[in-house]
Amino acid sequence: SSYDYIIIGGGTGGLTVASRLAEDKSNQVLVLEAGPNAEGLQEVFVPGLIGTGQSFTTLNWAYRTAPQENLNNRTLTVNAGKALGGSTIINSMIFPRAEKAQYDAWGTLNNDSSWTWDALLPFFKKSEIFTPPNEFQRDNGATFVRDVHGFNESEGRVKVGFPNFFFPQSTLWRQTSMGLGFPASPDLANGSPHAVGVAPDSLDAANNTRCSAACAYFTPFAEQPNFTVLTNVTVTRIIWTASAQNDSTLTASGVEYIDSLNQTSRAILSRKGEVIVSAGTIGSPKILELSGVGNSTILQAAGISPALDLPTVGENLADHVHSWANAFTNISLTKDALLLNTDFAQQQLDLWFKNRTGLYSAAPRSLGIAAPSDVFEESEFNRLLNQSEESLSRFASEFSNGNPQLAKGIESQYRIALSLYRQNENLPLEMNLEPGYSGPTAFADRPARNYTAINSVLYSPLSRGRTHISSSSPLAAPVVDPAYWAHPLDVAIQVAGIKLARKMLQSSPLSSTYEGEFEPGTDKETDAEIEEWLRGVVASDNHEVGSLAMLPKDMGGVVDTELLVYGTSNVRVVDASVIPFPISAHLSSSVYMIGERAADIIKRN
Ligand SMILES: Cc1cc2nc3c(=O)[nH]c(=O)nc-3n(C[C@H](O)[C@H](O)[C@H](O)COP(=O)(O)OP(=O)(O)OC[C@H]3O[C@@H](n4cnc5c(N)ncnc54)[C@H](O)[C@@H]3O)c2cc1C
Repeated sequence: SSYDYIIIGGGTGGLTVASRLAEDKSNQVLVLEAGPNAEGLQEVFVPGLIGTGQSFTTLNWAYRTAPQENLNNRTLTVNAGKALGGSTIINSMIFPRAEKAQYDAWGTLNNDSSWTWDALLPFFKKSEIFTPPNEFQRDNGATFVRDVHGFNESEGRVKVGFPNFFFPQSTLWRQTSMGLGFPASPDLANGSPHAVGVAPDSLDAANNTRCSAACAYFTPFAEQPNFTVLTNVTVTRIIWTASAQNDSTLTASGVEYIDSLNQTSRAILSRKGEVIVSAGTIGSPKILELSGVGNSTILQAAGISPALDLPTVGENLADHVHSWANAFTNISLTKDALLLNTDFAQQQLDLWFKNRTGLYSAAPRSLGIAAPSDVFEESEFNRLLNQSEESLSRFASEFSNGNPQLAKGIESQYRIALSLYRQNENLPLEMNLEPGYSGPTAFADRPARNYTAINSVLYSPLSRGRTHISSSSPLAAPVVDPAYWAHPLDVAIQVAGIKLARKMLQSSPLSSTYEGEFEPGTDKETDAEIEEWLRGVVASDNHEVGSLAMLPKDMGGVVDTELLVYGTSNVRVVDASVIPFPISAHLSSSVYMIGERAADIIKRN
């Protein structure tokens, strides 16, 4: 049998586009996913068990980075889900959107108004079924703007809502942030996230369970005969038509994959068929490179015969960077309480199973998205921006791995980012309240106490790295080098983020709960001391983008605005890798939007 659409990777983008294409019953759609169906695991469906147990170990690619020269040569972990639903089975379910100006910048960079906030909002709305906050949730700070959400029960897919439990320190922190000048958010998904508020979650509010991409786009359609989903199979390469080597345009005829017994099989495309690569920002460039598409020098060094020289495959990689300030707190109702008292933890889990309440019913996220004016004195930020402008071409060239077209593309990204910064519209940091310890020190190595953490996440980094294969073996891990902190503006902003987190912990009313700082620690006073500490601890925020960027070809792009890989006739990319530069938001809602948009483009074609 042959398929009209073969989707590599049953994750966030992949299941979205696959499921929508299968709505046309004349299409035969095949999804090939490396991991299992994990929807039945309680670490997946219970909101408060995020980041625990099997879901976070065996169902995680846990990519390791190359030693990061700006971070004391540390090797960091970049998490990514390996199961049906992809990263949405292990993510924190926070479901905001980035700012309007950043989506508009995708359109500007690509000279295409169909990739702007106004044009994309219908696809954001189409992807979701939003449950407005109930009275209890509203009393705890949840707000929403009706116009920006989707409510269509038959069309929408991802269930979005608010949790059944709120930690008391979250409310205190939001009040503190407003006292420090943050506006109150009417809705963190409305395209103006410079504010503080309670973010919606990808959560089924009716029964308080996670709604992953599998819950949204697969489970309701699992029995549909034209929608075939194979789990525990790893795609090893795309197969090209025989004439491919001689043509100027490559055409895929199918894909090759291996199962858990290492047996190799092929899936064949129909004559009108397409391959859709949705293996994630690290996984998708790996598939293209294993298939001979990429920088010929890198491919040959890895033992792969080039089929198409597309030198920017795997380049332009960027990621958000996570840091923390932790204080001891006099509040006893924290996530630490679950670790400190296992009987209490069991009671709370029983409570969740009984009536969907208690600490495990929370995916707690009060977010404050900072503008430069919240973080810096104006003169200080202008000085940093002037320096960045003066060195713009130098860094763009340095990060482009010798590719002048990509240097041009990165330079254009920088010009937009810096100009938005000057207007206070690029949002450099997410601050969020964690009702418990969040940081680099293991449970056994820290004082057995209750903590309040302020996470501070670098949201608009200028550093760019790369990910490439170094072996022809499809099972070998790629070399992942996000080049964290390679740009000095990233360093300055992350240091400022810690100072803002500290200020929040010690400002009223949150200060009433403050019992002294644990990390970074009061001995880290100066910027240089904070920077030094951060170099030893910052982590990936698992929001990597850009490795197969949607950009014009002469700006180093890999896909066009129809998500088609340059130089191929029937291979598209539908996942976070096409996002050209890091945006100021958690990514899943934007990846669902890309999946919806991709299905629309393909159906129109
Ligand atoms: C720990 C963590 C926390 C996060 N928290 C949030 C959050 O709170 N809110 C938010 O919005 N976003 C969050 N994110 C980010 C967000 O979930 C991801 O950016 C987004 O889901 C990525 O979608 P994707 O389609 O690009 O890739 P994925 O959803 O990761 O899908 C890729 C899929 O391809 C499969 N695959 C890879 N290689 C192959 C192969 N060779 N053959 C077959 N299959 C393959 C993978 O197993 C996976 O299922 C988080 C991510 C992580 C990892």
